[in-house]
Amino acid sequence: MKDQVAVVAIGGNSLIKDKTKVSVEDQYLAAKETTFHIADMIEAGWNVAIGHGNGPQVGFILRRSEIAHKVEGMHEIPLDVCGADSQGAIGYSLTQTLQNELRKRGINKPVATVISQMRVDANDSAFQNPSKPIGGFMEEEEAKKRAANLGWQVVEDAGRGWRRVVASPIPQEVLELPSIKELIAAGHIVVTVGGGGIPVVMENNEIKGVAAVIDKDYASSLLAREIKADLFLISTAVEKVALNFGKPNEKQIDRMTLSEAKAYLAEGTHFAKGSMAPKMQAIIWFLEAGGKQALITNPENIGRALKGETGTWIVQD
Ligand SMILES: Nc1ncnc2c1ncn2[C@@H]1O[C@H](COP(=O)(O)OP(=O)(O)O)[C@@H](O)[C@H]1O
Ligand SMILES: NC(=O)OP(=O)(O)O
Repeated sequence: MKDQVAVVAIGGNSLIKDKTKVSVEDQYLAAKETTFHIADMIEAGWNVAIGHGNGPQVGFILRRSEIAHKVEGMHEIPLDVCGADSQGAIGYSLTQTLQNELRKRGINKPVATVISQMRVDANDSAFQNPSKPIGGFMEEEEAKKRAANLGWQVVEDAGRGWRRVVASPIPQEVLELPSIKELIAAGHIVVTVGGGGIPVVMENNEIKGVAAVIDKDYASSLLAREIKADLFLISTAVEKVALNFGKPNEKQIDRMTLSEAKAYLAEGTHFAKGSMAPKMQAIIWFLEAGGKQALITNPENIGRALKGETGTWIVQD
């Protein structure tokens, strides 16, 4: 099974284990646990490009900048630069933990993070309708207070609490794609399109950062389409996707076809908006562009799922 390439998308929330007491050490341990399972894939012969989220992390960076500005008058950090910071820090921990794990196993594969910009459409309606949750979770009362006092836009995030939201335009083009392709073709493990890529627009033929956070599943799907990946794997907190999620008649699914996935998504009741729905949409785009297969499962079940023992597989009709 040589030369098969998988794009693996890792959720930003899954890189924070303890949601009540966030620390750098905790995030490092979460990265270590995730890359341990990615090392299993590499050991089994997969070439891997890793995309990751940054929702919580980019929100923390932005908030630190706002507080430092308020308390000490320090310069504020624009959201695109916060995104770049998060790519660097998360890329650092994913790269280092994977390098350590591969070394331990005697696997000689280079790993590198490619800081990447994602072109978006300056006229994307998402700029008028912020929808991407960032930072930590709040009680409703606190969220509404911050909305009133600080001008935040806030939403209830998939039953998990309230969060601040920012614009999340659709990714159009990975600007560093030629370099990423070269590295993958040369057998490097690449961490890229972190946090969905740093959002940029073209203005008078110049690249310019914009205030947004791109959905990493959409961005990883675009990368998977561009490099014609053999597998698009979304690693998240659930072993399998369910129909009627959270309802008494919930049913976990082992396998669905592209047509079934589209029909279930269109029904609007199975996959929660802002969590599973964008993942299914990202997979639908991948399969519609000719991708063979996609898989959703949690990090600890990646190995078993690749053997066909668990996870939810989404395949061509
Ligand atoms: N139909 C569904 N089947 C399984 N999980 C679902 C479904 N709908 C919503 N979810 C929720 O979506 C979550 C994954 O979304 P999210 O936490 O946003 O992902 P990540 O941060 O890993 O990208 C799961 O942990 C689960 O709580
Ligand atoms: N950028 C992004 O999609 O982050 P999350 O995975 O944390 O939502």
